[in-house]
Amino acid sequence: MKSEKFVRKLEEKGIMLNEAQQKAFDIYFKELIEWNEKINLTAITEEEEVYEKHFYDCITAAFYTDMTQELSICDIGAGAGFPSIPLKICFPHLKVTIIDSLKKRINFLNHLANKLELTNVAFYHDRAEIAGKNEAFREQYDLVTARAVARMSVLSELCLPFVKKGGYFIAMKGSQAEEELETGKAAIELLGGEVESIDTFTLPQDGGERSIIKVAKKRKTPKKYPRKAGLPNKEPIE
Ligand SMILES: C[S@@+](CC[C@H](N)C(=O)[O-])C[C@H]1O[C@@H](n2cnc3c(N)ncnc32)[C@H](O)[C@@H]1O
Repeated sequence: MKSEKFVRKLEEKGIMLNEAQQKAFDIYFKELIEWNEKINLTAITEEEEVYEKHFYDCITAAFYTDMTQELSICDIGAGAGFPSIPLKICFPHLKVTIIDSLKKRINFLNHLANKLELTNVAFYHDRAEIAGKNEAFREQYDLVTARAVARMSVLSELCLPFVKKGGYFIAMKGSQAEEELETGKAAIELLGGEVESIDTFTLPQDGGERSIIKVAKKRKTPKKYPRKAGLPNKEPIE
């Protein structure tokens, strides 16, 4: 997807990017490619693919959740900033926190945030299992997002502890969403969530299937969760 088409496709969804925002995506692309030569950030490097499979794909989260409000977002395992940095560029009033267990990616994010002059962003090098026990993060966020981090049963344990009661966990998934949801239901329920919706669509050019699972946080997460680092993946709640 060329950058002009990216802008047009977002316009169709009511998301208008001004010149500064378009420039920000251009800088993001260039920095991503430059840093990707030194540290592993993404396998997708061709410009049109980055615009569609990273930037546009990330912003689809805003097609199903109103991001025009002043919301605090925690993005678990954001890697090179996906999905929260593209969302932040589109909706500058969002308060964004990223937690990722890879220090080099956090270094990239700090550099990028300086380049883009982003405000109200904070990046932490930590595992979600550890940060999720910390009162400074636990049940503090209106929205918690995750894309390509773990399957739903595991991901729920990594993400739901961060969501405040009344907030939402948004899981951005590929074509396996329904099956993942089936095995993830027990974890969602146990951790205080309730599936509110699942929206399935295809990317405009590439045609790849995507699903956005939206989980409402109805009850507090039991103190026991998240369990110690590595355990959610090793022994998923299923
Ligand atoms: C495949 S990448 C996906 C990155 C990004 N969300 C995206 O959509 O491109 C997964 C990221 O999750 C991070 N990660 C995996 N497990 C984690 C955990 N338990 N706590 C924090 N970060 C984690 C990894 O360091 C990595 O950057």
